[in-house]
Amino acid sequence: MKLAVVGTGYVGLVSGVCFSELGNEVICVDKIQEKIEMLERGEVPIYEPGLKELIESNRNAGRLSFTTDLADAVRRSDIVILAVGTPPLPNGEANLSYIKDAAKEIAQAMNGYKIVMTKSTVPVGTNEKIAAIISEYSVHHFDTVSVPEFLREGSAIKDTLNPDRIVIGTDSQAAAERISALHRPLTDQILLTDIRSAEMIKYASNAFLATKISFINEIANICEKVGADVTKVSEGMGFDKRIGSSFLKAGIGYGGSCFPKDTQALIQIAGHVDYEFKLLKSVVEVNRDQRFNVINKLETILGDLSGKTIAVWGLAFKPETDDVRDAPAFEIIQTLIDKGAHVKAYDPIATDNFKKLLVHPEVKYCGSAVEAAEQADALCLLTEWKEFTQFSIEALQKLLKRPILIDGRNVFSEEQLAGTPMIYYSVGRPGMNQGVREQMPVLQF
Ligand SMILES: NC(=O)C1=CN([C@@H]2O[C@H](COP(=O)(O)OP(=O)(O)OC[C@H]3O[C@@H](n4cnc5c(N)ncnc54)[C@H](O)[C@@H]3O)[C@@H](O)[C@H]2O)C=CC1
Ligand SMILES: O=C(O)[C@H]1O[C@H](OP(=O)(O)OP(=O)(O)OC[C@H]2O[C@@H](n3ccc(=O)[nH]c3=O)[C@H](O)[C@@H]2O)[C@H](O)[C@@H](O)[C@@H]1O
Repeated sequence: MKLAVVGTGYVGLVSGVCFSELGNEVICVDKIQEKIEMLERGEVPIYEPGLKELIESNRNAGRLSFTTDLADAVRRSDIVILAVGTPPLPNGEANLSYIKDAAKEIAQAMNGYKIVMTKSTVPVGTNEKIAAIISEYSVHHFDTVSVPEFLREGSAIKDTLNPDRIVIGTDSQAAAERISALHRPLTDQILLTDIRSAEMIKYASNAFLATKISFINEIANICEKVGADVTKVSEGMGFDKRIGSSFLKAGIGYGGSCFPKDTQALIQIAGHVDYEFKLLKSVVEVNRDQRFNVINKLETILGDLSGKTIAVWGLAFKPETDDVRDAPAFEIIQTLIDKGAHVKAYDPIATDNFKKLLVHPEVKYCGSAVEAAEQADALCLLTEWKEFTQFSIEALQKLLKRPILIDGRNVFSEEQLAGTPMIYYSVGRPGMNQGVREQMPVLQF
């Protein structure tokens, strides 16, 4: 099949490349000339494991190309995939201006029947708006299909080529068959549904995953007070197939370009139909507070942070990506600065992107984990990059001025800490200092 993908962010680029890998002819379009020029030179504007190689092999096979000419790409394709951004507006609602503009451009370029398939995450009713815009600007017949995207950054190619399910929302039987055929090489787990339900499935899925994270973070906070270990608690819960073991890792809360934005957007979607989504509002509130536990723990050990040097390992919102959108590290570092601390920060990949968000005289960006930790009063680990999780505690303790480690991702074990003088605070695992379990609190009934 011949596909045009509009928008070469994470979703557009990864899905375009993967559809090309399946043997389709794919033209990826972006209005940012610089991005397209990079891609044409064989460079990749985002860090995603395996993506560069896949782009190269598909370009060499002649199935994948890049352009800024949306109209030409649309004319040469049967299926047009919308993968532009839907960033949050200040009130939390999704900004649909990129979607609307792209729909109009697609309509104006149409030279015959097209299927317009939306992969962007859009509020319920948006695909109907897209159809209305296309009808206004084109005389040609078309069908709209909602195919929400479920890939994760850092494992985007694996997720796209091995999806748990494909959701196809449309009111056209012919389009449903065509889009099912496009996805069938990936999975048999295809759910055909109406457009509004497909749009809702995406928000409900992200909101549910965010709920799991905030739930386990609250359990972790209680574990700290009652002397239980949250990693054991989530392991014990996860064996129950009805609960499942994934997304039960306690930490500093979720970040990234999607959970924070999509939870807020769903609260707004509910609000527009006079429904207060109380549970999701709490999920967001818990997540907002969770990151500041790192600061509370630092203050418990060090007291006033003014004049102290705090090392930060990890700026990306998760490992294996250079994405820093809504990364908890931003607010944590900002708070450290506000409290008068000096910050030495390091990330293996995301530093350049983070610098676009925060340049401050009190923040020194370092070229290595060692440089960041050297002579710091304490170290905060905020992203579980492999490089950090493999670091020896003995070596780390020698680098730091004071052996204090706040592990926001629970990456070190009691065994690794055993016999070291490290003062260690993690999330929901009280009493791990020096690898020796401290006496548990006496519980009052
Ligand atoms: N980033 C992720 O991991 C996931 C994102 N999503 C959703 O997919 C959508 C896209 O997300 P990202 O890929 O992160 O977006 P992004 O914001 O990184 O990239 C969007 C791209 O679209 C381009 N664009 C905008 N209007 C255009 C137009 N008229 N013509 C050509 N190009 C245009 C922009 O220049 C930009 O390069 C969002 O709705 C997001 O919620 C869904 C699942 C995963
Ligand atoms: O809509 C989207 O854009 C995507 O959002 C998430 O993917 P992503 O944000 O790339 O990454 P996740 O692996 O889900 O992690 C999100 C955040 O949750 C945190 N997290 C995740 C899992 C966990 O157990 N605990 C936890 O704190 C991560 O550290 C990270 O900050 C979803 O997992 C994807 O299915 C979805 O397509």
